[in-house]
Amino acid sequence: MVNGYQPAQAAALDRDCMTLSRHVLQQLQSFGPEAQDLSALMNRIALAGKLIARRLTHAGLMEDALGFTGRTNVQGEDVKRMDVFANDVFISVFKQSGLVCRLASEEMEKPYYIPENCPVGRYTLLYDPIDGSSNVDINLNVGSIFAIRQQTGDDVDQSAADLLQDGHEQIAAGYILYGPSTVLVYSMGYGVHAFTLDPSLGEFILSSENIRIPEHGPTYSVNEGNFWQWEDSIRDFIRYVHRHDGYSARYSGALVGDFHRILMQGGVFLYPGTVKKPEGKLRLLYETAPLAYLAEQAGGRASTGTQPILQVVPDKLHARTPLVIGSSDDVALVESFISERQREAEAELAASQS
Ligand SMILES: O=C(COP(=O)(O)O)[C@@H](O)[C@H](O)[C@H](O)COP(=O)(O)O
Ligand SMILES: [Mg+2]
Ligand SMILES: [Mg+2]
Repeated sequence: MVNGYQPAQAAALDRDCMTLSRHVLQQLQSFGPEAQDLSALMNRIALAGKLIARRLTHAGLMEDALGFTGRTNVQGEDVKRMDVFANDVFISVFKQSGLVCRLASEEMEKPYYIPENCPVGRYTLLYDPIDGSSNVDINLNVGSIFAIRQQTGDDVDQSAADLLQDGHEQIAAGYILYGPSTVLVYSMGYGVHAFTLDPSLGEFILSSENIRIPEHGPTYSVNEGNFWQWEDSIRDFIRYVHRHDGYSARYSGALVGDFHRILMQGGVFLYPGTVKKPEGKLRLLYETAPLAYLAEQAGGRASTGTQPILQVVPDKLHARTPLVIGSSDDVALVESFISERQREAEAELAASQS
């Protein structure tokens, strides 16, 4: 018995007290101003997650929550009402917060500036407000992806050129998965941790600490509908898994959901380039780089197929990269098929020139 409580009660209380903001301070081992800012920043992201989760929960009962807006975004994709709502939620929670100077999102051609925050909070939030939008109208899992970067320079011309740096510049990254429960996963460079939203408390409570991706897992996750648009090397890999025992295909149509499975259970997610889109579909700054940061923090890997995602320097805000992410052995296996085909192509070229 501890202070009048039974051990089980004390353990449950301890668990319920490990909120996200407390965890961030514990991770940074500081109560200094920077740690307080990052803790508050994560708390605002969590608030955005709660607001989006609440709307998703009731969306089917609301007049104007589901469906398309009739507009296309900077990527040329049809925008859904939930994309707009979630994009605006992130902006609202950071207005007058003193925490974030700029927000850059999939849904906005240019960053959204909050100059009144800049003297204090020189951070930029990069985010994909709703990932897996095609799932929204059919009540399947979707997510939000985020990364935090420190602003370098004053960005006086509002070109956001300082954001065009590699993924090692991220100081935190994570996602919120809106599934049967709402789960927030984040890393600040000290491992990967998951928090589950307890609706009765309205708080994200620590549910898995120091998550490690198994070195190999059974899942391969890819849209095989693109089979004939891929390079031969990707088809080689898919044929390999078809011919070997122990693999299962899992693909939910939302990167966050598919990555979450792989983070917890191992395996590999691929979104390779296609003939139509050689760089693939996924955007670096607010999709592939944040998830790569998490994968590496959890002992896994993330690659374009030929280069670590975290080394890729984007040439523009909405730049895309191919993605191979997950268990280290499985990512290496995909890379080996790619390098094999490259060697063959180089040998053929050399032979034709000799
Ligand atoms: O890029 C994604 C969606 O992002 P978005 O909803 O546009 O933020 C991914 O979640 C993909 O939608 C997902 O991997 C499925 O892609 P497809 O196989 O349908 O192309
Ligand atoms: Mg997305
Ligand atoms: Mg999106």
